[in-house]
Amino acid sequence: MTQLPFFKYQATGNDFILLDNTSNDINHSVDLAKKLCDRKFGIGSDGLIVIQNHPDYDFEMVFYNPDGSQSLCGNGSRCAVNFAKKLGLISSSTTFLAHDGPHEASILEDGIVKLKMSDVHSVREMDDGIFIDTGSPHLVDFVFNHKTINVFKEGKSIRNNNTFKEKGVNVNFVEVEGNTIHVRTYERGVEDETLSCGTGVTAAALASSGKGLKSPIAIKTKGGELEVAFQKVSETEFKNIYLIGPALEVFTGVIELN
Ligand SMILES: N[C@@H](CCC[C@H](N)C(=O)O)C(=O)O
Repeated sequence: MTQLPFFKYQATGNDFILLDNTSNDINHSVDLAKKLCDRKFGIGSDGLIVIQNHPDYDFEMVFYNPDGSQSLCGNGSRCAVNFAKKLGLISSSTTFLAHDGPHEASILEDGIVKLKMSDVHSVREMDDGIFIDTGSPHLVDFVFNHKTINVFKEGKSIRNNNTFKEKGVNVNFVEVEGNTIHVRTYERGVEDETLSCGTGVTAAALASSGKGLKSPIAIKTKGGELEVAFQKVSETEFKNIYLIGPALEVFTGVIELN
């Protein structure tokens, strides 16, 4: 039996298991992610994040979905930044490596993390909505009824249709209210609705600029409030994109592995 210490974080209700692998002694894998993220037989979370040293950056964040697939996680990145501070790897600002490349971030007051996202160079109108890759692939579907929509059923059906079947897609249902948007997301890799998705609300905010909303855009999710700020270069190009919101430690523990 091996004893594995873990840390549980949440960022607007998107919850993650964080592991400190700076000593390089954790053999992380698809199987470990599946085991730990399982809500019945494991710790339970929307993803596993492993923090490790990197020669060129303050740290590297390796993210796994509960099914073991990998991508960028916006909310998870904000948790990783606060965790890196706890581990003494950074003070209040950092550049770290994630799945889609390097990211800058800073910790504001009360644990709020401001994360710089990669520039976006393409926005595609598709049959089911607007497609934007914000480090993870997202479809944005504008609706008039975010409260009553069946996110699991509708999201799963779009995620599994022929266009997206191979790689999958995250599906965001977005309702505009002034300069605020309400966002509910079906997440690929979790294969369910999560309380919030960072790359999803970012895609939703950028798509909303096409409806006249101005940066910064306030976001309401089931798990809490976020803000997305950006510079719009053209209808399909955005830079200086920031995702801002809370990321908090919830509990720590030790799990035994065979
Ligand atoms: N919850 C995340 C997104 C995680 C990745 C996504 N499920 C995918 O595989 O595309 C976020 O906060 O961005």
